Amino acid sequence: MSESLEEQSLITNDKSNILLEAKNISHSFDYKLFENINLEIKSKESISIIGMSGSGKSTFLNILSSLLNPKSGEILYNSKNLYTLKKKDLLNIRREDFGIIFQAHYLFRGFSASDNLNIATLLSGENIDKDLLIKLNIDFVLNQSVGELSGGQQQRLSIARVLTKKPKIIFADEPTGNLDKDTAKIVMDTLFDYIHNNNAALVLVTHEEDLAKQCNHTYKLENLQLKELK
Ligand SMILES: Nc1ncnc2c1ncn2[C@@H]1O[C@H](COP(=O)(O)OP(=O)(O)OP(=O)(O)O)[C@@H](O)[C@H]1O
Repeated sequence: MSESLEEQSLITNDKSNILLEAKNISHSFDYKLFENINLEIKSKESISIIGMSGSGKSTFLNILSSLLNPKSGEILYNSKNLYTLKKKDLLNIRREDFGIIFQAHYLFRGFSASDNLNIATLLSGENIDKDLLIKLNIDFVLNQSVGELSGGQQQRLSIARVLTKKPKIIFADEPTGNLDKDTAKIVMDTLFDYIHNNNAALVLVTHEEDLAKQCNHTYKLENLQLKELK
């Protein structure tokens, strides 16, 4: 059944399911990276950010994911301004609601793969999802220590750990960077399935335009601005 124009506009303007909102974000290091950027991310939605090396994609992701206070502007999570929250409240959001998948995996290296996953289950109260590990093809490395795993296995273990935590938003910086094409597809399908099944959202930074275009919205960071590619 087709929706009337009025219904369509109500859906488009519906702000009730906005999880994260960037308002007038500007940042610079040695040079200006971006200026007055606005962005909304809704639950069940995936967005991707592409742009030239050095354009500031990772910096913007750090700002969105509570890790870097921007020079100006606000990041609202469930309408709360992240950077004016009490430190304890910010840490709770980061620990419980945000799933951060960065190139450095932040795994506990002296520990086994299963120890690393058990830490996430303590936070979520969930059990380790065996099917997820099988899907990511790391179910057989559980007893090995992190240092013995290949770069790609560590990457998938860190993704499994993040998903085990059951985050509301996943921030992923080049999550398939170390992986062959088939494994990269498995990882992306896993992330898309996760957000769909858990009413979560995904913010993806990538160099790969084909991958970026699999998201609901694709943005390019260029000339200090974030422009949606249609
Ligand atoms: N903590 C920092 N201190 C100073 N300069 C920084 C810092 N973090 C990033 N930069 C600089 O900001 C610029 C943008 O870096 P950023 O990593 O955000 O770009 P990017 O678009 O993600 O690049 P790439 O695609 O190569 O990963 C770079 O010139 C980088 O050197």
